[in-house]
Amino acid sequence: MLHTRIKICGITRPEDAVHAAARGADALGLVFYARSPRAVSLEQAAEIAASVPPLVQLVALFVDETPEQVARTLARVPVHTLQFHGDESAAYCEQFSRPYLKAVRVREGMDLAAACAPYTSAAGILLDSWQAGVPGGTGRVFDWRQVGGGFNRPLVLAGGLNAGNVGEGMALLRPAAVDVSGGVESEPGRKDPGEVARFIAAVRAADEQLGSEI
Ligand SMILES: O=C(O)c1ccccc1NCC(=O)[C@H](O)[C@H](O)COP(=O)(O)O
Repeated sequence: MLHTRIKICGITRPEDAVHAAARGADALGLVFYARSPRAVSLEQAAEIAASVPPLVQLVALFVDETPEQVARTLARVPVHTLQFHGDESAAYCEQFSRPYLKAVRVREGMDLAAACAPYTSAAGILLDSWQAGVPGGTGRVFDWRQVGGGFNRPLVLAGGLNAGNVGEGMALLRPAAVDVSGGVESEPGRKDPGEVARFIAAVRAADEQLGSEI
């Protein structure tokens, strides 16, 4: 059967991390971008990390951060994967010697292949929605049809996902992973246990359905 990986992003509280992991999330995202309502301090991140069971990946998100600050974060928080949401070059992303996801925000009419081409070293490309001045966590769905059939990179689908639409996105794009933040929240940064459970159940149901179609 398929096993689409699930990342619950924008975790700000240990209890939300523990619940998401218990429900089967494969990865948890911590936002180190001060302008986000989901931003966490190093102290908060270390406390959340200490609450996470083994083998659940921690993902640290940055937006055009200084390498020094990224290094300070990695020295304090046991992060497995990095996620870059700004204009970071491939060389910038590679310097930390960790698996990384490069976020590409999909805009109408863009050359998606060209936008993704430099990041051949990325563990995956996270396709997200574009909104002026908002590097991520928009709560908006982009036009999935813009991702042509020739998209041949490990895909993390993000942007406005929720329990009601994630199955459709999986059927259309067959991503390696799905990523959600706003769609499982009661308010920015506060995950709703019921929504998290419903989202994970919807992904697993889609895995079952799509797996049977192979
Ligand atoms: O979540 C944020 O507030 C955020 C802020 C700045 C950069 C990235 C951010 N989130 C990155 C993610 O991976 C989100 O899960 C992704 O953008 C999807 O968010 P949503 O549309 O709310 O599900």
